[in-house]
Amino acid sequence: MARTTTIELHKEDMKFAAGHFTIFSATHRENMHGHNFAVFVSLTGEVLDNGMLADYDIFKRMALEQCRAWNETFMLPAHSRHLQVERDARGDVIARFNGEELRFLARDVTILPVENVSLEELARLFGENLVGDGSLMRDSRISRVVVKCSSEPGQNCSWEWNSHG
Ligand SMILES: Nc1nc2c(c(=O)[nH]1)N=C([C@H](O)[C@H](O)COP(=O)(O)OP(=O)(O)OP(=O)(O)O)CN2
Repeated sequence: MARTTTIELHKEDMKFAAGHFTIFSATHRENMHGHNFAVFVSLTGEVLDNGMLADYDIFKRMALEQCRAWNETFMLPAHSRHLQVERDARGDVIARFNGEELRFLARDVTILPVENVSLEELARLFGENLVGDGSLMRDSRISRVVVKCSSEPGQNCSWEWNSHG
């Protein structure tokens, strides 16, 4: 009977400071604001005869790289039904919401393939970017991945992947 274990990664530097606003309807959104988001990743899998799950260092580095990519930026959703996002000739971004026009310099904004910049969607996108097609996880005998994203201590959302789909 294979022995399983769960490794939990939530190092101090698994975080990113980012701006956003949550959109609640075609006419209601938050004002722009930011958070120091924190990320928690757990990996569940088979303990091998060397007493280890796979070397978690690769996954820690991937998570830290994703945090760095999302650090110090303003996040906009590419797939919101209520927000139109386009780039001008210089690559700067114009976002339109309920008659408002919001402008961002290209250097300050990250457009994410999400419906809303919510904890749910950030946890999902972070997890999907980490797991990819699942081949590295399966090769590492990792059967379950959980990613939690928090906007502040005590407020988070989680996403889960299982190797059996
Ligand atoms: N299902 C979701 N609901 C809400 C989300 C979300 O991501 N998913 N996000 C928000 C706000 O963006 C978020 O709550 C703002 O955080 P904060 O500045 O902490 O504002 P709060 O009012 O939540 O802070 P308190 O200090 O707890 O008053 C809203 N809903």
